[in-house]
Amino acid sequence: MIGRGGCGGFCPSVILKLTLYRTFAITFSHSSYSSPSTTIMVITRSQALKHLRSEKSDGSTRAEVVTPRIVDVHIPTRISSDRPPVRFWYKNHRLVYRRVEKKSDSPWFRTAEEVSLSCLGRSSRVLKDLLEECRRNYLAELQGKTLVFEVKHGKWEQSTKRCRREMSTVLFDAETKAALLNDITSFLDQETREWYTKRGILYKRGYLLYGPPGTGKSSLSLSIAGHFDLDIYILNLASVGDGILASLFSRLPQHCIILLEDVDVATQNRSTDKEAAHSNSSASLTDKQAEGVTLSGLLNALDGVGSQEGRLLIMTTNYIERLDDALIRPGRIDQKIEFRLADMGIINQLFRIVFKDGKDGKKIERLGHEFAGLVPELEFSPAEVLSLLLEHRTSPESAIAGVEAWVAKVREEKRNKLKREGSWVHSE
Ligand SMILES: Nc1ncnc2c1ncn2[C@@H]1O[C@H](COP(=O)(O)OP(=O)(O)OP(=O)(O)O)[C@@H](O)[C@H]1O
Repeated sequence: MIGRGGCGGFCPSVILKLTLYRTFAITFSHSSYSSPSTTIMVITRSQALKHLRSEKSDGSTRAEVVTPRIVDVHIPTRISSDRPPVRFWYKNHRLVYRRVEKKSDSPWFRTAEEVSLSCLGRSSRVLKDLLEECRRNYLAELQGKTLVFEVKHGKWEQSTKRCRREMSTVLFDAETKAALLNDITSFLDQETREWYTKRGILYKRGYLLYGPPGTGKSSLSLSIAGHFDLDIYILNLASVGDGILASLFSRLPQHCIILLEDVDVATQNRSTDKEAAHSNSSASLTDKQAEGVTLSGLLNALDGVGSQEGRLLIMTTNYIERLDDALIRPGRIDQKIEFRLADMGIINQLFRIVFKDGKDGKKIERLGHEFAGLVPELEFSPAEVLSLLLEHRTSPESAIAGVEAWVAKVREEKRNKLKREGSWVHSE
């Protein structure tokens, strides 16, 4: 919103107001008062800024840019004070930045902040230029990055900005991968959205990735986020209770990936579910919270009114057999993808990924075949094979020489683990 203020017509000022919610902030920081090149750091997750980033730097537009983001934008400028109202120079204009707390009309946030940028003069050009520069820097910062959100203190918080992981580096059946990418591409198409809306069908899609630990389920999820330029919200169900889960789902933006890890936890809590239904005591609620979500809590969150349309749900589990049918029925889960232990092809490809920078491509190819012939197929996860390769990352020959001892060592470790678990079960 751009308004006019001023002092009796002699010194008109232009004010640009953005209403940001309390968790969002625009802060200004600089390393020292005397520094000629200080920085403004704009940190915002506000949808109020969405118009600023409706266009990508390559000129194309994002279908619906409503994803809250945290942005760190650095603009060289001179700041004359670091206490609000902050006065600073930008393009030979003296701008003023103010932050006022206001009561919010939003049901989700109790307090809002009104942030204003103002300057003396009749034109708002300089203010728009500043925001445009923020937008450009913001988009440049996000180039090639995936924003990852996790839960902290019961709220979504951006945890990292990860470099995009190339889809080609996640190894699994090529046909399945191509079909999955096509499916997601088609789902995200604007026409598909309209198709769903016209027919009154909820516009969302769910995928279940299942298989042993270390086979690439999380890697694929992050890679999908990068490939489709979506933010990813990662939730481990063991760490939250039903109440928080519902609220977290209601706060998801419209276009994002929600990754629910280890969903079998919810099915394990089924008995807790029934017990809780018979008890209203606050003590039982506290227990429930500590034990993670219940199945009905999860189903409610997935289907609830607060559950955003347009979101892509990915669930992962190591134990598909433990999942309740209701959780993975069509409509909740549209595709199930199995991840397996490493076969010869994957072992070979991992070898080439690790050593591909070497000069002699033909030699690496030959050694890759040799290595894949030595590692037993479908016994170790890609993560395990990768750990062996990384131990020898400077020498492909030493990786090959180390295979036999490594196989024996890992087998021994697994046997011991099984024995420990067996004795634990007996002593129960
Ligand atoms: N199929 C794969 N292709 C490429 N790398 C893989 C693959 N599987 C595992 N890795 C590597 O192993 C590590 C662990 O993989 P990841 O976390 O994706 O496995 P996961 O199946 O999600 O495991 P968990 O079930 O324990 O969560 C990552 O560093 C990843 O690069």
